[in-house]
Formats: sequence, C-alpha cells, structure tokens
Amino acid sequence: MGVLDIVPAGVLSGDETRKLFEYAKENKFAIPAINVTSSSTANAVLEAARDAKSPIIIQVSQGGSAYFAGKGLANDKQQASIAGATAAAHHVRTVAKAYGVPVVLHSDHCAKKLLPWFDGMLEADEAYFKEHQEPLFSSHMLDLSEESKEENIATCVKYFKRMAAVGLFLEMEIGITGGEEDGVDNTSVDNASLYTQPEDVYEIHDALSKISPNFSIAAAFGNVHGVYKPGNVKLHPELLEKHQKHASEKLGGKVEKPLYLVFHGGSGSSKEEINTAVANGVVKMNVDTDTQFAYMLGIRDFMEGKKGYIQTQVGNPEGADKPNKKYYDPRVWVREGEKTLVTRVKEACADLGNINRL
Ligand SMILES: O=C(CO)COP(=O)(O)O
Ligand SMILES: O=C[C@H](O)COP(=O)(O)O
Ligand SMILES: [Zn+2]
Ligand SMILES: [Zn+2]
Repeated sequence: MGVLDIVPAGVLSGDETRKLFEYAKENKFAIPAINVTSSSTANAVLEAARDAKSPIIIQVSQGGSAYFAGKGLANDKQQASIAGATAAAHHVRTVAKAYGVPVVLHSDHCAKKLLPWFDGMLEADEAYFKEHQEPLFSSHMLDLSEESKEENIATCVKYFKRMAAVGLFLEMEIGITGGEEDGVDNTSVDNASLYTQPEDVYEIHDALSKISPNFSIAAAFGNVHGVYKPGNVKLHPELLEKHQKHASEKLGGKVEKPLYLVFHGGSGSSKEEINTAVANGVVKMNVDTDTQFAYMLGIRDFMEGKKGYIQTQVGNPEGADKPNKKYYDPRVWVREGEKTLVTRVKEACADLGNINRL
C-alpha cells in the first residue's frame, strides 16, 4: 500500500490533506513544504516529487505570491499577493496531475497585518468551492504567534469555521519562529517565546478540534528562518514529544500521537534534528532558504561556465560569427537552476523518509 491508495494525484482537499498526514505519521515519515515564487520553481518541485515518487507540499508566502503576480504591481492592499497566490494555485492545479503526485497546495505565514491577503485567498477558495465543491487551495497558515495566545486562538477559531465550511485545512503557529518572515523581523525576540509549552499546544488542539480535525500546529522548538552561523538559539525537536504525551493524556490515552506538528525553518537542520522531529509526529517540514540557494547554484555555474558565450548575441570563443542564442535563451539557463532545485528537493524528501511512497 502507498500514498496513492489513500489520496489521489493532483491538488488535495483539506480532508485528503489530513489523510495524507495521518498516513505519514503512522508510517513515520514527513513531507517537505517548499516555498515557490514562479511557475519555474513550482514545476521543479513537482518534477522532484515525481522522480522521488513522493507526495509534496507546495506553498507560497505573501511576498512569494506578490512576486508570482509580478513585482511591478502595487501591493498596498495585498492585491498583488492575492492575485499571485490565486495564479500560483491555478498553475499548480493545472499541471499537478500531469506529474502524477499528490500535492498539498498551501499558503505560508500570515501575520495579523497581512490578514487582507488571507481574506482574498479565502474568497477565491469560496468561489472555487461553489463551482467545484472543493477549495482552490488545500490549506492555509494563520500566524498570530506574535499576538496574545487568546487573540491567536480566537482568530484561528473564527477563520477555521469559515475554512472548514469549504473543506480547507488550517496550519496555525504558537510560539515564535525566529529570523525573518515576510518583513516581520523576529531576529531579537525573547528566547522563551521560541519554545512552546505543552499546555498551550493542547489548548489550541482543544479549541480547533471542536470545529474540524483538519488542522496542524507549528509549535516552536527553537526554529529560525534562514541559515546563519550557529548561535545561541538551539533546535530542540525532542520537546515535541512532550506535546504529544500531554495531548494524549488529556484525550484519554487512546492515541499515542494525536497532533500533526509542523517544522518551520527546515533549512540548515541536521539529519538528526530532522529524524527526532519526525519521530515526534512532525508531518510537514518547511524548506525555503536552502532551496533558494539551490535554484541559484545552477544559474551561477552556468553563467560562470559559459561566460564567453553570453557577452554578445553573436561571437563566442568558438568564432566571431558564432550565434549565442542557445546560451541566452532563458529556457537554457533558468533550466539549470531548476535542475539544482530538483536535486535539493529530492534531498529534502530523502531526509524526511519521503521517497518511494506512492
Ligand atoms: O519555515 C519556512 C517557511 O515558512 C522556511 O524556513 P527556512 O527558510 O529556514 O527553510
Ligand atoms: O516565512 C518564511 C518563508 O521562508 C517565506 O519567506 P519570504 O517572506 O522571504 O518569502
Ligand atoms: Zn511566525
Ligand atoms: Zn516558517
């Protein structure tokens, strides 16, 4: 039995997303969530998943969404982020089935000030649901982790009711991810808020499970966005076991790991940290910085290696009359970035045990 016995190829609904996460948790593997910013990066992620025979999560951040629509557009009311997220979703929906893999289509961190972006995506989900009886996306993230716990939970409850009505999955964040996300600077937050407490995690589980089972929790365990030289924030994925134990006890002990947990800041993590996280019920690990670097690598090497062929349209080291069209065509050099991105996404799949899972 494999993932395709549980869920179909193509973009999954919220219910199917939960079924996939349940299967991953039972079989002790997790699925990488890769941030994409263009059809090129999205296609490379799908290509990697197809080659690795793996389900995959494709996500867009607020800034990545705006980029997808075009940096030349105004975004003062989140209009470019809404249009770009919608365009990215339609693109992935259109091509995903051709790659033959199940895809969780997700939007990344949405802080309080970015809620108009969330509202716009939700309206697109609701419109899509009217026509197709399923939402446009599989899942969205709400990140009110910088607000009080009470406000965080209340906001999630409010949105989750509307999301559940159209079959969406919710990811929420409690405890802060360090580093940077979408112009939110968490580089100097208080250390304690980088580690979530089991009681807080259960309080969220209790509030959200009354609405629908289709949600996950990004509980902080020292996560940081970006790759920096080792500092004083240390990743402690072993703490996640406490969340599962506490929730299990509160729920009567029948289910050993009741929570679907999410690992933010996957870039630069050691294999050991990843293994511990997966053993403790992490079903989704976000990777952005490392895949950004990977996409650049192929293009950098091409530009360096073919330097003599990209200075003028005609004339290269092989002769003054030789044409260079085969070198400056973006399908050639952008493709090199796609190839190195494919390799890095496959590595993320391997790290998480997400290989040959279809
Ligand atoms: O958590 C992430 C996106 O939400 C990705 O973090 P990294 O950029 O550190 O991989
Ligand atoms: O939030 C973290 C993700 O890496 C998104 O980053 P971004 O805002 O640079 O797109
Ligand atoms: Zn956050
Ligand atoms: Zn994150």
